[in-house]
Amino acid sequence: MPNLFSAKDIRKSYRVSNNPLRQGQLEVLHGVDFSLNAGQTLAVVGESGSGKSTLARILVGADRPDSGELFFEGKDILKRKHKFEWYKNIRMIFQDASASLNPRATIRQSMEEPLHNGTQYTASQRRDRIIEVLEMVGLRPEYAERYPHTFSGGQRQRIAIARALLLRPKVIVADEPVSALDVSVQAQIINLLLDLQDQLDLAYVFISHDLGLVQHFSNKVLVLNNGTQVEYGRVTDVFSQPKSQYTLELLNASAGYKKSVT
Ligand SMILES: Nc1ncnc2c1ncn2[C@@H]1O[C@H](COP(=O)(O)OP(=O)(O)OP(=O)(O)O)[C@@H](O)[C@H]1O
Repeated sequence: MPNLFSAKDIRKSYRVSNNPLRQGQLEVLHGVDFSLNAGQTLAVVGESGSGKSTLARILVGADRPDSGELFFEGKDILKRKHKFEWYKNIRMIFQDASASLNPRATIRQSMEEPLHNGTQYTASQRRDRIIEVLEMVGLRPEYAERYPHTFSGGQRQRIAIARALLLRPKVIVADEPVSALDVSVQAQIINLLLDLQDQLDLAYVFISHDLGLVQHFSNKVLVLNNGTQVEYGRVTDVFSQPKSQYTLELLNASAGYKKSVT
């Protein structure tokens, strides 16, 4: 059976200046490779500017790589004919939950859009699905009628997770999903993500600066240094015996992770 989700030699560069006399390319990803199975979590770590968010955007189709391949259930999803499957199955949550919620729309209105685009549901089926996902993340159905600003940061992240779940995706790409939250709320959201993973066999690509959290939350880890993949493997292996000096330095600089990994 093929892996659920995999990347082969993903490369990306950006044009660094709009001035035609000073044009140049900044290569942000120099060949990223990974594979992920259902129910697994791949963490992506690296210093600020190492290319983590660029990779996340590429994985959900918000940006295109210059070259490389992305496979979902064995299909090359960079091909146009698989666009819909990609949209349905690989969804994203952000550090700032408000980024995926329109401040002028009620939660229901924000949730209608992916259901319109991704399903043939009737109005009543859409209503039922919205209630279902709100309940899955521990929120009351009547919250659907409220606006994003009436919720706490933790509740807004729950809503963003609920919205990401609407189309029954198999992969969720989470870009620093708890780093903007208070520590106690972080733990609640992490536990929610773990429970959802158990219930739904979800795979996560989890971008984080927090190596303690990565150790707790992930099966595999991919380390990016200035866009170069310097390490990739099981978290237990990489954290106990890092191959690169860069990973060692990241680990030494991180207070949260436990050295006694076995
Ligand atoms: N649209 C863009 N145009 C030009 N350069 C970009 C663009 N998006 C990102 N970059 C550059 O690509 C590099 C990687 O950025 P990216 O946001 O992916 O890093 P990151 O690891 O997610 O950083 P952080 O942890 O701070 O979020 C940076 O040098 C950034 O300035």
